[in-house]
Amino acid sequence: MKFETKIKVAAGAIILVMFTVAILPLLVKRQVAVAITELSNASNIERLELNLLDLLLDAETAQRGFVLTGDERFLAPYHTAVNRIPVVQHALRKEMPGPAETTRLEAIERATAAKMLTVARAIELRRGQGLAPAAAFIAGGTGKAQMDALRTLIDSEIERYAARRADLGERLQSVSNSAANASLVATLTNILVLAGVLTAATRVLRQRDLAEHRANQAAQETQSTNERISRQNTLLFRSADLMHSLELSESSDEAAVVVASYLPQLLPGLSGSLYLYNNSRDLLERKASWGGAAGEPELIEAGDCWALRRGSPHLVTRQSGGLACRHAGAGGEDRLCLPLVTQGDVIGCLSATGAGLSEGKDDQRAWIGQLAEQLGLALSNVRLRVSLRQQSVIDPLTQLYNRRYMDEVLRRELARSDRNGEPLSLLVLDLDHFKRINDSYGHEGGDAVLRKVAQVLRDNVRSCDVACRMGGEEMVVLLPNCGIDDALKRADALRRAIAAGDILHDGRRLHATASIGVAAYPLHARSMQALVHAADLALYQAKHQGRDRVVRAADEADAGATAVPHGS
Ligand SMILES: Nc1nc2c(ncn2[C@@H]2O[C@H](COP(=O)(O)OP(=O)(O)OP(=O)(O)O)[C@@H](O)[C@H]2O)c(=O)[nH]1
Repeated sequence: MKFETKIKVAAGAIILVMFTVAILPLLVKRQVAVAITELSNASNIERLELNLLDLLLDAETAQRGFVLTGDERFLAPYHTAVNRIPVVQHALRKEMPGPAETTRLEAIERATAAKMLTVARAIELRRGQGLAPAAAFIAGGTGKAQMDALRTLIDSEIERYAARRADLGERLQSVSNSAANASLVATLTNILVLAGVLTAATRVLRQRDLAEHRANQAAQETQSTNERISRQNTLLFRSADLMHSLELSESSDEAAVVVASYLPQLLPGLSGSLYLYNNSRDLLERKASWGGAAGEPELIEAGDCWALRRGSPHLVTRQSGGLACRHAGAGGEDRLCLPLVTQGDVIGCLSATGAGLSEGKDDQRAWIGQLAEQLGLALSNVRLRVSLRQQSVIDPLTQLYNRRYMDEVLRRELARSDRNGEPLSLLVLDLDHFKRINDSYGHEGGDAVLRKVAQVLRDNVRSCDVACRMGGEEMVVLLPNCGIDDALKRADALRRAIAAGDILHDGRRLHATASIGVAAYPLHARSMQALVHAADLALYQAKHQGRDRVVRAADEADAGATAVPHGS
């Protein structure tokens, strides 16, 4: 049976019992009222019958006194009895509860009438005939016999009514006891039913509380799981975004900037650094740091980090201890170092610190491990791409950029110049009589000269300048944000540095000079091709004028070029 049904049944039982208890006093009251009426009736009858007996006795006494004395005054009680007896009898008739009692009363009435006739006869005899006949009549015993019979009748009636009263008293007592017992049983039943209902209700409420508590717990767990999944999804989206940005990175340095900007969001609450091997692979350079780890060492050796030594993640916590890496500060904070490995090759290390690494944070540590794995792969791809690109744009002999790269950069820089309104200059440089060098010292000698001149160019240009080998012994230097005057000065400085340089080859000292044509944008040309052409023309002029010199391109209005005097 369901709990609700049980409660309804119990409530019905309680209502029934309480209804019984409520109407019980009414039933008892009715029974008591009946009993009391009967009691009062019996008492009245008893009293009236005693009254009747008294009246008869008074009448008899009055008769005797009159007979003995002849004094009428003795007859006063007799007259009273004559008057009162009908009244009492009438009252008795009214009190008779049933036909049996009425029949018995009629017997008493007949006996009373007979007795009163006897008394009246004796009085009459005394009045008419004197004492002797009256005394003889009395002595005849009729009156006495009648009186005895009446007494017996009335006594037996009184006894019967006394018994009836006793009976009614017992009945009253019994009704009262039954009522008390019924009330007690009803109350106890109510108490038991209520106790049962309360126990069941308490149990059900406890079960409901427990079920509610479990439901709340389950809801909380679901909510925290949802939040965790949502956080993980956010992290996964961000990490995918990071990987995409890394795919678009054009250099390791740019990749490092990208990593540094993403890691605070990907590893919230932690700080740390990203170390990558330098080109010579003897040191690791700090390429990025986040979350206040800017004070960490710029350079570390592989031996400074246990993760790099072992080739696997290394965790040190305050709780469980562990070997601290040498590159870690003296703060003694929790630290996790992870080697960045790709295809078995260690390319660097990710070192993170913070409370999020302590015991019980397995998820966090697993996430960092996953991130380090992806970072290793992505950074290795960046390096690979950079290297491939380098190979495609670098001239293998001189390590200068090639013509392809120059075209690309020149287009970009001209656009920037247009945007910024800054001038841009181009130097076209050609070694003088290079054929002779080849002829005199062999092709290797010529190559050594080319390498040396390339080195001079690299050493003497700004980091924003771009030096390229256009082919053969012709080289170009692009000077962004540089006007014609500065360009001419720097061209001449280059020329002098080339001329001053000694080139040792095969134990012999080689010497080379260069001619340089200089043009500026937008002063000498309004397009890329026109600018190169203007610088080429200036170079041609330099060759024509005797070589080892710098010639400025002619302004657009002029057709020729202007030689720059030596030493200018
Ligand atoms: N060693 C070497 N020589 C090269 C290379 N590329 C081109 N050359 C040579 O460079 C020489 C260029 O000679 P030319 O174009 O006649 O000019 P030049 O001798 O420098 O004379 P001017 O330019 O007029 O001063 C040729 O002999 C080419 O074979 C190279 O990669 N290495």
